[in-house]
Amino acid sequence: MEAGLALQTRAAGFGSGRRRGGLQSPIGSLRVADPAGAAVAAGFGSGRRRGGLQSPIGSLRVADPAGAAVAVRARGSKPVAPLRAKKSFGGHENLHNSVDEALLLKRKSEEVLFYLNGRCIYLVGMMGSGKSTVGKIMSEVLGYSFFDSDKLVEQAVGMPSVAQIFKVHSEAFFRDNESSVLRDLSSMQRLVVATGGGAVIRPVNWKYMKKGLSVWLDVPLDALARRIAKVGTASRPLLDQPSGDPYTMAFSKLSMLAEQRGDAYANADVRVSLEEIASKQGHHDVSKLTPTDIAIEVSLPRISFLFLRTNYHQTAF
Ligand SMILES: Nc1ncnc2c1ncn2[C@@H]1O[C@H](COP(=O)(O)OP(=O)(O)OP(=O)(O)O)[C@@H](O)[C@H]1O
Ligand SMILES: O=C(O)C1=C[C@@H](O)[C@@H](O)[C@H](O)C1
Repeated sequence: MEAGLALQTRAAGFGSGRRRGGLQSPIGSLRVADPAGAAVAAGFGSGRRRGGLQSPIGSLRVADPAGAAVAVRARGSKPVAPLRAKKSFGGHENLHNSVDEALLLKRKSEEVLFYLNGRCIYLVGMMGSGKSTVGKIMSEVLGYSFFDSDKLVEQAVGMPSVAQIFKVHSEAFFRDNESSVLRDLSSMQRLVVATGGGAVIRPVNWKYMKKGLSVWLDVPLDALARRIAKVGTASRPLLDQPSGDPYTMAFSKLSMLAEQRGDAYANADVRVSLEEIASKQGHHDVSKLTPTDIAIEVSLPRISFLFLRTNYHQTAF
């Protein structure tokens, strides 16, 4: 597998002026460069490093923490197109129920942008809670870059999957690298980060995530187990079992993890409860919620009021 990210600049249309040249993070591994236009390929993990200080896990190189938005996606992956259906979510053919819903999301996110003032959004939640799915939609409407911290760890370590990192090294090794990735990301701006499901268990990770807005996607365990059983557990080493019914196995492991993690997710600035959204919609069925329904909740202007207060507490929406 080729290590590296394909980076592409985009019109930001928001925030402070563009800086050319680029700054480097203390450790360097991700290079988001050239706000002026040219796409830049960055060395990440093993091989293909171009400049930048090297960290134990790779090199995060930040070109423009305060300036232009850049679209960053794994080489070869397709851009996210929020107005088009790519998958079926809980019976929905579309990510959005309607064009109106998509426009509502756009409007809400514009309001939130003002209050975010460049700060990153960190999505936290259990495996399968939709951090990547919702995060990509959020980044698209905000004009932010999207990162999946699990993928950054894979690239930094130079291995194709988290499962392999757990197997060849250890969970502790993965966690150390996860913390390094979060530390690096915390020096950047205008990112939506889908964090690993277990990132919440290390207090130091909260130190990094508190530089931005942390949002907990709180999804009932039953819904999580259904989603995970649908795609299989092979990519999720903490859930993978050699045998047994995938739903039952996923449910029992997730319940155990949820218990172990206790209130760790509740450290997030904002809790987005799918049960509460479904109940607001009057159907009480979280599987009917599209990722856009959830992204709208993340974008509610009420969230922005948090930034108007110096001391704020977690708010459930
Ligand atoms: N609102 C939704 N309704 C139904 N399925 C969903 C919804 N959001 C995400 N999914 C599906 O659930 C699965 C997990 O989603 P996703 O990868 O976004 O979660 P995640 O929190 O990033 O997971 P992980 O931390 O394990 O990487 C995917 O198969 C995705 O298509
Ligand atoms: O909940 C967890 O501990 C994990 C979640 C995934 O995102 C990966 O970070 C890894 O599989 C561990």
